Amino acid sequence: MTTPIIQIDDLHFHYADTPVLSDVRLSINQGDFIAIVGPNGGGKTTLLRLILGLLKPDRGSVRIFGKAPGSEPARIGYVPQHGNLAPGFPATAEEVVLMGLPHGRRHGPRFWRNERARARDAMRRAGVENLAEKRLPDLSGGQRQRVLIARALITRPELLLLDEPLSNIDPYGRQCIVETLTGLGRETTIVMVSHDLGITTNAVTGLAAVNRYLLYADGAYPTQAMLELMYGVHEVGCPVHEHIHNLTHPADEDMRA
Ligand SMILES: Nc1ncnc2c1ncn2[C@@H]1O[C@H](COP(=O)(O)OP(=O)(O)OP(=O)(O)O)[C@@H](O)[C@H]1O
Repeated sequence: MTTPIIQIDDLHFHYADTPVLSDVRLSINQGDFIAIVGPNGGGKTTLLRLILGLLKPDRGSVRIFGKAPGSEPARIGYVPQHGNLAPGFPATAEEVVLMGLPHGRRHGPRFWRNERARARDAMRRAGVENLAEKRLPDLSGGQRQRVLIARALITRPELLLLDEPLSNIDPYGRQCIVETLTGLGRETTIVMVSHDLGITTNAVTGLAAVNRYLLYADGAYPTQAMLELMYGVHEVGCPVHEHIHNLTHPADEDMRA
């Protein structure tokens, strides 16, 4: 049996006196493209930070590649929420992508050539190779986001974590980003926090709804229990319910129990 890329068991986490995540379980396998969805403040970013090892669980366990989080940083790419560069930062796209390399590498012309080749490869995979010389302030929001994805891809990570990469991007830009991600292929496992369920429908292999608790479903459509977890009880008979009312997941039974 292959080791899951991410295995989370019985995870509990709180900040000060605010419980944020309770009894969270999730297993993600190689090649999965998982969207983490849920309301503001539901705990999505906190969950990514636990996966990255930036936070420690109160209880339960998180294993990444079968090891403790933080053990294999080079195998993980991370695109943080809102990027961590001001849109006016006067660097070129290529310079931003090079920032994704680990610090402390040796310098010299040969290393510089190799590193630039890696940056070009990451930009090609993110579909922004033609923007290498452009400065960040001269790019659209969607192009900037794909440059940040290229920065995360420069180490050729096996696991790519993205926090809201589609927010504040127009529909065409969102479509380009989703196509960029699906184009990475099965060797890159993707976990993406997203508010936008519609645009990811053809891409994701599974949905994790997070609002303190987590419910998972294969495919792109949330179950009724997931909708209730995220947004409370919804009006019966709305079209989305009619579409999904026959879908069930073992976790639904847990929620009803
Ligand atoms: N550093 C912190 N200290 C204390 N509380 C925090 C901290 N970071 C987040 N929180 C709280 O934890 C809860 C979950 O926050 P989190 O950012 O994980 O939610 P989210 O689902 O990512 O929200 P959003 O969709 O708005 O980004 C919220 O109530 C938030 O106010």
